[in-house]
Amino acid sequence: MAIFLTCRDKKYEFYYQHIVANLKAAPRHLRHFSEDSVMKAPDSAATRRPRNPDRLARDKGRAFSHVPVIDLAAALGAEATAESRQAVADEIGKACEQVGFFYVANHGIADDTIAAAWAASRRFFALPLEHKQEIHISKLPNHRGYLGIGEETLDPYAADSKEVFKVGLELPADDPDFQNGIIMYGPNTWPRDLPGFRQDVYAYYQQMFGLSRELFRLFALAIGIDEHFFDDKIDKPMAQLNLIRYPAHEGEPRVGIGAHSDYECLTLLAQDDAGGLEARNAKGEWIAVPPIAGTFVVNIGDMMARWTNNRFASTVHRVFNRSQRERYSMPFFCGCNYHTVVSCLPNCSSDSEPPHYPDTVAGEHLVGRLDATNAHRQPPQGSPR
Ligand SMILES: O=C(O)CCC(=O)C(=O)O
Ligand SMILES: [Fe+2]
Repeated sequence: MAIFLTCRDKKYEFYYQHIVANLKAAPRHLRHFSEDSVMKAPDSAATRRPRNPDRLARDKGRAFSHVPVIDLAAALGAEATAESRQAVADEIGKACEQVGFFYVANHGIADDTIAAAWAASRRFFALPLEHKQEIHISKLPNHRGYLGIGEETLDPYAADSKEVFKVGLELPADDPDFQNGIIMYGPNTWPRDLPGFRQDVYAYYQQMFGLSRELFRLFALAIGIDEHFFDDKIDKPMAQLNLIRYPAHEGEPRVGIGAHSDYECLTLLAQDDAGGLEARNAKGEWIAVPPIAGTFVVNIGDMMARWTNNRFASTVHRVFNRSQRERYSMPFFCGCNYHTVVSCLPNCSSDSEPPHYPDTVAGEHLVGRLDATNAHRQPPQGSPR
């Protein structure tokens, strides 16, 4: 722990102190909300602007009315050629520019791997609360583990009604970045007494990362830069898999996850058949992103919007669980390496569209966003912020 704290960034001094305080007195600091204590939020609450500095010019002109399905067979299959890959990349580019969301079909991830991850998620959330709290996120220095209902608030006007288990890139405790206090790296924490859970969940994580790497290559082709431009910028990715459970609510639907855009480069989402995911278009309309069997939903995150100077859209979305039963989902958020400097890419600026964002160290930006939205990373009441 001492080594972990030696080289910390001054900017986050306060948070490190807070994390240390949490580690010393974790049970006292845990905030738990029962499934019914989460406030019912009127629909309008989830349509107000989220507190996100990345919003800038992002919503301009994207009046989409549906989310396209893109078949990856011609890009990833055995028959793929340079021409067929470029054609798929162009379709992806169009979806990223006009919607910021698309589905991928024929993605090559085995059904068994996906089914095993779903089963693992259900087994985990069925554990008693005390058991899940043993691996609460506040007990680790590096943003992994369990987060209870109401502890993450993506829209400041309505607490999320969901519980989450977070898994990151598995790195040893002597990883130099982890030793230097970079919270996106280091070892994961795993629940006890769930045989096979770790293997099934991490196998899924690795498959999601493999598919993300392919998507980054297609993004590069779509942008018109070297296909391998991103390869060495995602070889130690700030990538997290969230297993999420949204409880069932009778009567009026509640905000499952408030209106937000994702922070990383891309998100690869598996959702069960309950529905409730919605993406907001430029007119402010919420467009359903319903489950489609055999596909994943892909959406662009803020970091890619920055990289492409908003050419790719990081579209605001939310979940309202209207199904009256519980809902499960598994988003995989793929960011680039912590130390990557994200700077406006070629073909993404012009005289009329000069770079909107200063060059940014990807990890500093991402950690800043996590600090703003996670209860366990908030300063205690009355502290300077
Ligand atoms: O559960 C879902 O369908 C979406 C989750 C999501 O948007 C997120 O975790 O950022
Ligand atoms: Fe999201």
